[in-house]
Amino acid sequence: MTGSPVVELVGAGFAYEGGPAVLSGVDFAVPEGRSLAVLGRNGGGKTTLLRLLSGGLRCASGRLRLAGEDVTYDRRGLTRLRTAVQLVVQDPDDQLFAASVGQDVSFGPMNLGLPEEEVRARVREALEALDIVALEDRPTHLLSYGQRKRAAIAGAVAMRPRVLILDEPTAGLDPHGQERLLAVLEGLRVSGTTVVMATHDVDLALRWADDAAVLTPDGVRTGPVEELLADGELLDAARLRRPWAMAVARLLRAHGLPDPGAGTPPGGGKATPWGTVPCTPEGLDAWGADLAQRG
Ligand SMILES: Nc1ncnc2c1ncn2[C@@H]1O[C@H](COP(=O)(O)OP(=O)(O)OP(=O)(O)O)[C@@H](O)[C@H]1O
Repeated sequence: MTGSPVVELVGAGFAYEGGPAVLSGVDFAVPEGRSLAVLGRNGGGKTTLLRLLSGGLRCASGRLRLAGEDVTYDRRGLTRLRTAVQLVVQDPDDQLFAASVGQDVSFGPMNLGLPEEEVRARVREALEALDIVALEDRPTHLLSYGQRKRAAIAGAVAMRPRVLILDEPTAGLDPHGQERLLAVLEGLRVSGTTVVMATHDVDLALRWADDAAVLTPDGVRTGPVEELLADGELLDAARLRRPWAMAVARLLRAHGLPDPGAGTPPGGGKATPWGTVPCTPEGLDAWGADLAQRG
């Protein structure tokens, strides 16, 4: 992986009270400016890892580092961490608590003691980024699930974090909602935010991420997403299936069938051991059409 680490765990271990170790001896770095997908089985420790990175949980052993400095868990250290790293939890109802969307999104910046004008500017910017300006005065409990998800993300974006961490942000969204969210995340990345996402969706990870972190009972392996998702043993250990574009490409090659159209598929592709595979719905459609035409 390239880019210097913004936030990293060094030899980190953690167990919930009275329980077995969930993570032990984990070295895990989030490189600046990259998009990183965290993948693993149910109960594999993804949420725990994200909470350790954002300071919601404290390492039982090892260290958390921000921009090369150890994080101290006193008020000053945690404020420094939360200004740089924001976690959006899986269920928006665990995150939203204010009466209206605007109030909720303004909570973080207000808590930083920023001037009112600055708070207003940040709220506006976050609502625009998530395309929910029209919902500013709406009571949060009257929003749809997808709208609540976006309101929760806006609250984190308003903190202008260097690293935005999202725990299964696409879960429960319809395909259109997923596409909109991916577009939002791409916009944030282009504007310089490092984005980390826990997901079970290997196809989404292949398409969206630069890098992947795969959790197995043996530890966490990180690397370029197309490299890790091509490693069958690793996927089995993490109880993940193969991304289907890669599985089809591998089958075609195994049967001596021609690779689908050469070059980069529409909407972008990823170079894998089985050629450049499409990642977007348009790319997959074009790939299928090409194969059908060639019989
Ligand atoms: N608050 C808690 N108290 C005790 N044990 C917990 C708690 N939260 C999680 N665990 C346990 O820690 C382990 C890791 O859970 P975690 O939620 O981090 O996994 P996950 O990979 O995010 O799972 P999923 O994909 O199902 O969301 C599991 O065995 C789980 O039962």
